[in-house]
Amino acid sequence: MLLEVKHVKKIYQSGPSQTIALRDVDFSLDKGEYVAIMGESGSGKSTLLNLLATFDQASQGSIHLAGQDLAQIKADKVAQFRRDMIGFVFQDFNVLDHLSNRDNILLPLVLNNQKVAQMEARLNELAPLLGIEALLDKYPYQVSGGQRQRIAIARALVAQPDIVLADEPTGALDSKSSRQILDLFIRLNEMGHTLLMVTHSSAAAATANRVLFIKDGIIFHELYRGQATEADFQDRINHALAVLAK
Ligand SMILES: Nc1ncnc2c1ncn2[C@@H]1O[C@H](COP(=O)(O)OP(=O)(O)OP(=O)(O)O)[C@@H](O)[C@H]1O
Repeated sequence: MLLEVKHVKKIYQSGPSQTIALRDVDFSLDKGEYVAIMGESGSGKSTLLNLLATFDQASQGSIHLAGQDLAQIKADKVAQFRRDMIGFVFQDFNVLDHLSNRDNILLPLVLNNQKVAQMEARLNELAPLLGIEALLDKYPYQVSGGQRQRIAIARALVAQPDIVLADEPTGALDSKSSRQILDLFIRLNEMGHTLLMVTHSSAAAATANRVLFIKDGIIFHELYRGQATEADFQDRINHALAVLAK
């Protein structure tokens, strides 16, 4: 078991008012899975992702990643744990415009004090896989949104994390670029990467092997793709979303 989320509750307290963002979230993920999380706005998806990402702590319950209880990581070790274990892909790419695409990708390794030769070797593995060889010397503002997302995915993978967390990775892309990113996710998963993606898009979720549906802070439904085609799985997801909206 790579990720184990047990009875997680998250309460935001601001002054006298409380918001229960997560009531009782319980699920686990094995290494090599590709899972999508869907739910309406305000259902708690970002809150959950923030907890998994070690950006915030659960109010109750526990989260273990690769056997490590996230609540037990010392404050001065959290950033290093995050860099080692987790890759992030965001809707708005979060790349730094004043760094070249190459330097954006290598940033996590620079922070880890890796040797230049090792960094170049890693880049040479990733660039052809992501189709970004010709983009490395350019800057993020000189490439398209879809290309920028591929740079961000390279950065997420460069330190060989145990899990990649993606928050609406196709949310800012047109349909063609979205499809390319989703095909890339499928490929990365086939290569053994563990992916957890939050998305509003049933087309995106249908590329995963399992979909968790979150509503009012609990996971109330789960679909496995099994042997279904992507199109059939998307139909099942849309049906579940329609039921969820009632
Ligand atoms: N920092 C915060 N302080 C107080 N309440 C918060 C905070 N962040 C989120 N919430 C509340 O917690 C609940 C869950 O929010 P969350 O952002 O996790 O939902 P979401 O499913 O990610 O929504 P969206 O799809 O719109 O991003 C909402 O009621 C939200 O208003």
